[in-house]
Amino acid sequence: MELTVQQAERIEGIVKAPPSKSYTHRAFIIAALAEGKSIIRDPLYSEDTNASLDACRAFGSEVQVDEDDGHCTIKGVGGQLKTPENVLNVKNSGTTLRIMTSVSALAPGYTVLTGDKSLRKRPMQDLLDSLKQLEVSAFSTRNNGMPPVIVKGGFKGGKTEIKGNVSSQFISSILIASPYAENAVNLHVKGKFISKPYVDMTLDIMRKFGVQAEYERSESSFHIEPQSYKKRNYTVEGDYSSASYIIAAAAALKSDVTIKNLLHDSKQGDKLIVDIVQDMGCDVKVKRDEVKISGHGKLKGVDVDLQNAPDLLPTVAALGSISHGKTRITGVEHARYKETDRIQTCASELSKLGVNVQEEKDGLLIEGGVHGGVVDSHMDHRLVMALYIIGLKVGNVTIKNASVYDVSFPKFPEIMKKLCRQENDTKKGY
Ligand SMILES: O=C(O)C1=C[C@@H](OP(=O)(O)O)[C@@H](O)[C@H](O)C1
Ligand SMILES: C=C(OP(=O)(O)O)C(=O)O
Repeated sequence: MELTVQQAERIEGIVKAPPSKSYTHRAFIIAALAEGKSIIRDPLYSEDTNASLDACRAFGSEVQVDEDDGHCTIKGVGGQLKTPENVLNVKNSGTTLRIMTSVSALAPGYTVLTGDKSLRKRPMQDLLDSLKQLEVSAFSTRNNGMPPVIVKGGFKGGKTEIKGNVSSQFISSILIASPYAENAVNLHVKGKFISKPYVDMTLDIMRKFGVQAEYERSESSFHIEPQSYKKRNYTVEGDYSSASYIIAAAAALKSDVTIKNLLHDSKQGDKLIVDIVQDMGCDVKVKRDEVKISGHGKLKGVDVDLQNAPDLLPTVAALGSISHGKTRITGVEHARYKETDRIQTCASELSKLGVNVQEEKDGLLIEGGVHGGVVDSHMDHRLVMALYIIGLKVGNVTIKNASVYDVSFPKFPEIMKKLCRQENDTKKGY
């Protein structure tokens, strides 16, 4: 699918942020491990989170989606997982792949995990090595540390270490499966620890499902005793990463937009987007569970470290392109290991729109100034949504391979169309 985005004059209205992708994955998987029936309210149904739900079914959980309000009832297996009958194809979802790799060690027999072309390039070796120290036998079939991955059932536990500079999902993965290891698990994260808020989210939801996990923050060490998750009624909060596109559009244009369902005290690192657009000169008011943006359409470049919020890279790169002056994004080398090498794909697509952009090892240097043109998402959902924002600002941006927003934010075009006001309001959004 190809999408041409036209200029919008204003953006205004009240919307509810879509549910958090990260919390939805975790809620589905932890409820599937718990004993008894959990109810997950307001979960995200998207390509990625559906991959987690399918994997939960494959391990023997019973899943029912309510047709009226969409809540999900999951009858968990109480730590007694079934061996999947087939290879688990988790499509484009890195979170599912990583978390389910450790979970697979709780099922007897062998589990094979794979995914689409992009997923088969996502690094796994550090996780496989760390699991080995816990006497889990897991390896890449291609011997390059990438999927397909084979995991043999059996999770002894003990002491393990892992590097913290590639993906926090490795750490979340070990933590989530650890309560069902035969012995206690001690996990130490070595060196730079990126994307830390995602691990805080993991601990947060593990504790809400009744598990005790110790975290010695200053030492980057975790300790989990054998125990089990309890069934729960759990409501998924709104997603700051998805909301970042609405916030960015509102900051880029004249606007009056209220986004509900965004918690002020959220553990999500991507709530940094609020500070970023404020630094760029946009007026934002934050309440307990909503964010209100009053944009005047003029932004200035900023310096920003995205170590803890890598998924904001495309959004901030788009904002930098439509701002006056320079934007420098640092700390985010790990964005190279996502659906695409996002440092490289952002640089290549922005330069097609006339942006003066320089690729750095751990980020981007952007000089504001952009025009319309034809770009490609490289099948990366976050690139589609970020490039769309530029289209709303400058008009005539055609995005190839645009349908992949379904991976994280299926209602993205619908919500943007609802909010955007064109000059004569005949064409909305695109
Ligand atoms: O645990 C999670 O839910 C996620 C962790 C982050 O990955 P890294 O830890 O690999 O940076 C993030 O980019 C991804 O979209 C979701
Ligand atoms: C990197 C992402 O997700 P995942 O790692 O789950 O594929 C993302 O949503 O931007």
